[in-house]
Amino acid sequence: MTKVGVLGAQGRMGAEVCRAVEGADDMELVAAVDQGDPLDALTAAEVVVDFTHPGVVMDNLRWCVERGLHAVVGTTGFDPSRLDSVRSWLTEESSGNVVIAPNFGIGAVLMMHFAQKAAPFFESVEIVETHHPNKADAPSGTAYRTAELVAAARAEAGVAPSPDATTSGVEGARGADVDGVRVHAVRMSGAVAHQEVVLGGHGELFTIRHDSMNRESFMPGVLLAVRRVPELDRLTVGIEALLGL
Ligand SMILES: NC(=O)C1=CN([C@@H]2O[C@H](COP(=O)(O)OP(=O)(O)OC[C@H]3O[C@@H](n4cnc5c(N)ncnc54)[C@H](O)[C@@H]3O)[C@@H](O)[C@H]2O)C=CC1
Ligand SMILES: O=C(O)C1=N[C@H](C(=O)O)C[C@H](O)C1
Repeated sequence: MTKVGVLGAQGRMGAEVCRAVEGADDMELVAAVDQGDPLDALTAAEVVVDFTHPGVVMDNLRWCVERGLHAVVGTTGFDPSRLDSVRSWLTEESSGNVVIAPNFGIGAVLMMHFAQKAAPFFESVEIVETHHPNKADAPSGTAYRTAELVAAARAEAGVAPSPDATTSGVEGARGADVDGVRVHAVRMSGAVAHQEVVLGGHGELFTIRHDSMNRESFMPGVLLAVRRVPELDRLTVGIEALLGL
């Protein structure tokens, strides 16, 4: 039985993780911690799952690493400099391993993978993500990571930047620029988590779309990461490797 602790246990995702862990035959929920609770209860765990807030996740993660606990992190906000900081903490033999994934949905991971594969074949690529209006960060971690992967694939293939003749307009109309890829964030009542990667070439548009209809959809990926994190090597970003991609 893997002993699991959950940080952010009263949140939308954290509560779902608690239910999923309690329903798994090979796991035991030993700590459910939320804002204001002492973290000490987590020392009973082998693996800590964090779904909290981009503003607090670094402190949480450092606390776990310093105690040799493995961590599975779904909280967003991990740019390259944050990932470098985490790598620098994981140098001690006594450190636990860490999985940080902007999205644990199997379909979402495949969407990112297919977007990365398709990106060099089209002149233009932009990303449109739609989320519930309670989301704190924009663009979403998934959109940010998709843009990074797409940009890296295009750079490696020597593809020119997406054409864009815009010289005037209202600020924000063209979205955010993530590594040269335009990302548009929609916040919409009724939405959960949705993303389209739109690619355009000569006389054709290719759209890769993923929809998360509920938060249960993320649980197979979270449980997979909890099972595998002890055997991984320090920091793993995304669950692509765990799925054999
Ligand atoms: N990787 C993935 O597959 C997914 C990632 N997310 C991300 O997970 C994060 C949380 O999302 P939601 O559950 O929707 O948010 P939420 O706001 O419903 O839940 C966050 C919880 O964390 C708690 N919290 C805040 N600071 C804390 C602290 N210092 N210690 C312990 N608990 C603390 C809050 O009280 C709240 O209960 C966001 O960054 C979101 O983007 C969300 C869905 C899927
Ligand atoms: O906040 C959410 O809800 C989600 N957050 C993650 C993100 O920012 O990509 C994953 C999913 O999109 C749901």
